[in-house]
Amino acid sequence: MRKPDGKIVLLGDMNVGKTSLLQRYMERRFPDTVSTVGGAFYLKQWRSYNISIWDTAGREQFHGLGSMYCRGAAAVILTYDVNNAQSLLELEDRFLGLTDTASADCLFAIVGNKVDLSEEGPGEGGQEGGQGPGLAGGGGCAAPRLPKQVQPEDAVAFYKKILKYKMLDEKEVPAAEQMCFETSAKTGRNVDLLFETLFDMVVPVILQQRAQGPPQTVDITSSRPPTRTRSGCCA
Ligand SMILES: Nc1nc2c(ncn2[C@@H]2O[C@H](COP(=O)(O)OP(=O)(O)OP(=O)(O)O)[C@@H](O)[C@H]2O)c(=O)[nH]1
Ligand SMILES: [Mg+2]
Repeated sequence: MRKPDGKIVLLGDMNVGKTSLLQRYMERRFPDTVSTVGGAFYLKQWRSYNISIWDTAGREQFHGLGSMYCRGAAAVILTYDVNNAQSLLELEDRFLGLTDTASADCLFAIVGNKVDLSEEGPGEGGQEGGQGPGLAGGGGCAAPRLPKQVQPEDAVAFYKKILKYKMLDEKEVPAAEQMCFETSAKTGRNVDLLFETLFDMVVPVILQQRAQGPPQTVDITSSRPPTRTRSGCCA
């Protein structure tokens, strides 16, 4: 098996739907899931590149593994549940710091999942901008609707906080509106759009990583003070 050319990592609190999103995209279905233990990855061939997509565990007890999975990542998908405001706050409090090990050019996507639960009208609908089979289990019955707790503007505000944290200039990175998605792993809404937008965006990051050569090792004998990188960690 060829070594992956680039890595994308899904991060977020338990139960937000990371595994379901990945299975919806890779296997075109919405199976029952069990809470992830550790992490797992899929390989996706995109154009002539091999991209690994890593699913991580949101459970607190596996938290320490997150930064290991993020090492060298070309993109990180920070996932929350639109019906659970706390899950967005957790991204800032618990997960953003894990991305310090990602590539200096790492891209960030903010994904609010489970929009089907708060959509108006009967059934899941959800084909707009999406492609999934939809309506699975919807059957025209009016499912109870949850009040949506997180609005797209909240995700955009979080994206801007990330840029600040990473000391990135808004003009040098993709616009917030391009990188914030609302998805449903259940209906498939925006799932292809999310992954395929990211694949296209990570190709230049992969080329950049190749041009820079293999990851640098730290020379601990060097007396030079560490320099601050764009990702906010020491090189
Ligand atoms: N209605 C609805 N339910 C979803 C959606 N995505 C996931 N779920 C459900 O939410 C629960 C958790 O989904 P997972 O994909 O296992 O969540 P996770 O983020 O991988 O959780 P951890 O592995 O514990 O970190 C499961 O019961 C899923 O069926 C969605 O888009 N809509
Ligand atoms: Mg999971």
